[in-house]
Amino acid sequence: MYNWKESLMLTDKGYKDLKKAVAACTITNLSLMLPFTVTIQIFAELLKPMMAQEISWTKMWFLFGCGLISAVLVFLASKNDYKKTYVTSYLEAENSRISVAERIRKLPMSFFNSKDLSELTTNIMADCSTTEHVLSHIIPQLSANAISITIICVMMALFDWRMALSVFITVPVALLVILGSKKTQARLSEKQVEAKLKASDQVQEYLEGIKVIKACGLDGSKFSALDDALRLMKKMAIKMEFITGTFVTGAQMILQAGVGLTVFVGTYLLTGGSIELIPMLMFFVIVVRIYGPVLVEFTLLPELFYHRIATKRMRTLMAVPVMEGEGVKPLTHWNIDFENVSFGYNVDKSREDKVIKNLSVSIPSDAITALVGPSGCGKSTISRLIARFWDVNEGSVKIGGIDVKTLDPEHLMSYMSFVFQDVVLFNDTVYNNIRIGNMEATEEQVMEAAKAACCDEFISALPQGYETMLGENGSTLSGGERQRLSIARALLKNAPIVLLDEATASLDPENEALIQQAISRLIEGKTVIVIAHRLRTISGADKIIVLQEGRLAEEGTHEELMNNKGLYERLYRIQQESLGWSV
Ligand SMILES: Nc1ncnc2c1ncn2[C@@H]1O[C@H](COP(=O)(O)OP(=O)(O)OP(=O)(O)O)[C@@H](O)[C@H]1O
Repeated sequence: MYNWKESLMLTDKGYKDLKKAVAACTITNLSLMLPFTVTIQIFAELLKPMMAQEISWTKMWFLFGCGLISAVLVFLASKNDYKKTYVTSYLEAENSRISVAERIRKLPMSFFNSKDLSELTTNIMADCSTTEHVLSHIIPQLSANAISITIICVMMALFDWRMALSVFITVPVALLVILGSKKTQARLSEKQVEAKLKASDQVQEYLEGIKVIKACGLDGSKFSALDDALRLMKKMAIKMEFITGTFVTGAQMILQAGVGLTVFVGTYLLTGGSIELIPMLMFFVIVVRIYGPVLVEFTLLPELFYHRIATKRMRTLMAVPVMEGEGVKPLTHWNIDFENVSFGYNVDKSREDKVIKNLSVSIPSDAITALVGPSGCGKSTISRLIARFWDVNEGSVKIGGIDVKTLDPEHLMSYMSFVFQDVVLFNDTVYNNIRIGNMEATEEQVMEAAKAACCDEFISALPQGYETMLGENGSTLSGGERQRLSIARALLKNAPIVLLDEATASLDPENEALIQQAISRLIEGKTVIVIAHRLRTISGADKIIVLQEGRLAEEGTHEELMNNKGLYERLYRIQQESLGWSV
């Protein structure tokens, strides 16, 4: 039997709710037959004078009463059906959005390397919306229609099988046309989804690069990639509508031929004396009434085919293995050891693509260790491996003697604070942006962290102080202010390991002094790993690790490395010389 639960990626509750929704819709459909049956009875009563009989007004009043009761029943059934289908389907879609987002949070960074943001947004929003639509508007109605049509068909066949056959004979033929188009529609749906993704990708790139586009004098029409993507999306949408429309209209025409067939068979049987006028008229009315839901079925089926494409993508996403590890193993020592570590971002490729090559190095606890080396030598990669954003290909990274691969990434993260150059702020209040560092922190602790990170002054100058909304990614703040907010966040987290990446690279002297002050408070008594380009800023570090092309070039203190006269000394000398330059 077809597994709807698996196919629609439903939870147990969602599947139960879907079954209830189908039952509720079927009851509504069947209840809709009540007023219809009453109408036929009234119709038959009104036609009595034609057959030299008298209208029974007692019966007529009784029928009016039945009509009223059936209207109330239809209302109650529809209300129940509304609750069972719409409310529960929106709840289920919410659950599936949350579970997709949860899954994404736990995926390894290698997954994000091969996916772009718009595809993930589509996964979370559009694919879940499609599920929502299918659960609320398609499957319950489709199943209920199929059940009620079958029941009506059987009842009619018991009454007069010849007429029932003439009403329903066109249904399977028309259905075959729709099912025959399934492959074509699936192929087109896939292409349409691709075109939509490409277009949203391009729109995103266009918006993100709007400054460059303006600076280079490119307007929308000159930005040809966006133009092409939008044109392709339009073309695919028209093609999809046209092809779907052709099949659906074809099926509808075949179905409607059933009306003519029923009239022909009915008249033939009437003239032959094998059916009476009233039952024949009843079949004529039914044929018109019954084709409505069948036509709806034909338009809903292609949407169901499209949904299969959407869940296929979500299924692929949900099948990607998450990073696992123990969540309870407590870390008590903070020395970090790289043991014969080799790592490349593209796992399938050959050794030549390795970014870190057979690296063995120790980072002492409760000390400041600087990672230096030419651009692209792998400094940031090392910090990503410590935080287990990626897993090493060979060797191991150990913290306090425990391999990070055995630790649950979220548990590991609780021991680390990050201050990156590209600070990420959320479209929320200043207060909440700091509190992200520690959601359990009291108001007092948040304020204290802000003060220690030298944020207090600029926050009090904001229109609503701590309650000021920051706009998307804190666009209303300067680079230095954003950086200090991220330090406040890290201070609040108070994690034993601090990773600083280029924290003061692009700031003016005043901002840099404030940030240095904030950082010195942050790193007090912590195990600190600093990635710095300006060697002057890390000359006081307890240990300096010099990397070259993913290998350890040398290590030691500033003085030791200067005496070595190796790569560090050369880089330092070049930087000192460049300080003397002026524009
Ligand atoms: N997400 C990624 N996917 C693929 N390759 C990457 C990725 N991130 C970095 N790399 C590559 O890995 C190498 C090391 O990058 P990394 O950022 O670690 O260097 P870095 O020493 O920090 O450089 P910089 O000082 O310029 O920031 C580079 O060749 C870079 O192109």
